[in-house]
Amino acid sequence: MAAALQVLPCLLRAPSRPFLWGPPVARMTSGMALPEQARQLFESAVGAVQPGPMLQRALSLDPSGRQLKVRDRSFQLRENLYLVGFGKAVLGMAAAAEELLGQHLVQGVISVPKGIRAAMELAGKREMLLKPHSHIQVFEGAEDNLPDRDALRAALAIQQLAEGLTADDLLLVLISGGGSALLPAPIPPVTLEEKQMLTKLLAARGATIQELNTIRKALSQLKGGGLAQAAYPAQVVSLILSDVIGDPLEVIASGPTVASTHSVQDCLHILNHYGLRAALPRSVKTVLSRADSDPHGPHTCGHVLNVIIGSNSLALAEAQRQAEILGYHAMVLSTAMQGNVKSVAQFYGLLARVAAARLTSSTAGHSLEEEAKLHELAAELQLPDLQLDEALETVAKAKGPVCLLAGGEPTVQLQGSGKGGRNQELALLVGTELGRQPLGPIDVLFLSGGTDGQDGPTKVAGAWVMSDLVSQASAEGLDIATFLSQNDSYTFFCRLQGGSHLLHTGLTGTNVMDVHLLIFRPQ
Ligand SMILES: Nc1ncnc2c1ncn2[C@@H]1O[C@H](COP(=O)(O)OP(=O)(O)OP(=O)(O)O)[C@@H](O)[C@H]1O
Ligand SMILES: O=C(O)[C@H](O)CO
Repeated sequence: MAAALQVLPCLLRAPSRPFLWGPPVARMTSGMALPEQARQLFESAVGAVQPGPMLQRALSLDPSGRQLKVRDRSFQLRENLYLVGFGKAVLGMAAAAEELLGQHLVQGVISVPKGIRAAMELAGKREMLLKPHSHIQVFEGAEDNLPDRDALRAALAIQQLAEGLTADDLLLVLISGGGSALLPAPIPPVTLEEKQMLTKLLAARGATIQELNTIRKALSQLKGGGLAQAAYPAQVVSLILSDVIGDPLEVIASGPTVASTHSVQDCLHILNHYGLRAALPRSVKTVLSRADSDPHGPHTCGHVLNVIIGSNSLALAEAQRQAEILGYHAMVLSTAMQGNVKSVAQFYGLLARVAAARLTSSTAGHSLEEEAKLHELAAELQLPDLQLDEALETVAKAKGPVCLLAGGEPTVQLQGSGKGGRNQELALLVGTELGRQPLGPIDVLFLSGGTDGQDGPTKVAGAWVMSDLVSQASAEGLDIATFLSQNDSYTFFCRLQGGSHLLHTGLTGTNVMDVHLLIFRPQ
């Protein structure tokens, strides 16, 4: 990915004025432009959650080569090991598993995003590719993260493999985010198209991933414990790379090896809330009306070991470490950023104003009311692990460059028919907030990027902005409000300064939600 993350020469700025700074600045990479550093930090976050190393930490063979060790559990190997997988990070996970398991692996099937093998080859990431005569069959599908015919074929092959297993067999299940779209197996009479449409409508109306996956589970043969049930009586070990806040097993990729605890009432409540109940296809109503009498009940998952092997916090920890090496006072604000992008952007905008004032020890552009409003907004967003007071304290004490990091997945309520993603829309909204009032003698940058490298149905991971965004846009005749009203953030950033604010990573082969960086560097 390093090669793909380029910095355009036009972005290079004059080095920051050293006399304002204490010791950390002496360590700062001299002359490195702020956007370049931000990209580097994003790249380090993504680099820390590459699937291979995470899988290798969770899985090993004992010295005799006869036992598979998963954390503190052991499983007998005797030509009985099978593998299935689905998700954006699963190709690399499968490659690492194949390397480790060698001839023990009898057969495997994985469902991975369209184009992922070509992207990995292009990026020279050979460690993410399977061997030439692999026992693992690969299906590529779910372009733009929507379930399609190719993903359906993959799901059927996975189901077939699982259903053919016996009590002597061991099934290794590799799961990562994006797994829901890559494992569609609608319960008849629901069709793939109906499921696709419902998922799209829910997402467009701002449904959370918990809500979305509650519905997906109710309509799927393999989600919500269905895959575990299909594999029974084989033993099942699931290795899961989390892309959901709090790492809830039943939500990640819609919990195919976790018993579903949701009832049909939960589904109806969600469908009501988003105004979709009245227009439900007859097939969906039929399946929902049967749902409670046929749950993939808790008793069906006793043969399963579910293990989380990595998450967003690993990515943030590495970016924090790198920021410190670059000379920043760095801290993780939250690993659970969620809520509507508009509120999240308002939060970051206010935080930037309050922090900038504390950093420059000025009161310009910042009032006690703003600080109170910031706390109010934080409370409204209900971020369980938010370190707001600690962050403000860090900023007040820093007297130098500060990098605040966060992870999570805000939601967008689509109104227009433009092209964009939640990261680009968030960056655009934060850029607007940063332009509301002068922030004093300080450079402020906000970056938002999806660690999978694909923000919504676009080919970029996200975007970065600074406090001069609004003036830059108007100098180029771009009306931000118009782009926002159309959810057209991608088009906006393509046009702004020749697209130089976009994060081009290509598919990264991993997926642990989004990374946000809010960076302050006094001039
Ligand atoms: N034009 C747009 N502007 C802003 N956001 C959009 C736009 N089009 C789609 N989105 C948002 O993109 C989201 C889907 O993004 P993406 O495909 O990156 O999914 P994801 O959540 O990262 O996937 P997964 O979690 O399954 O890996 C949806 O929630 C949708 O609201
Ligand atoms: O696939 C999914 O359901 C989402 O990425 C959450 O894991």
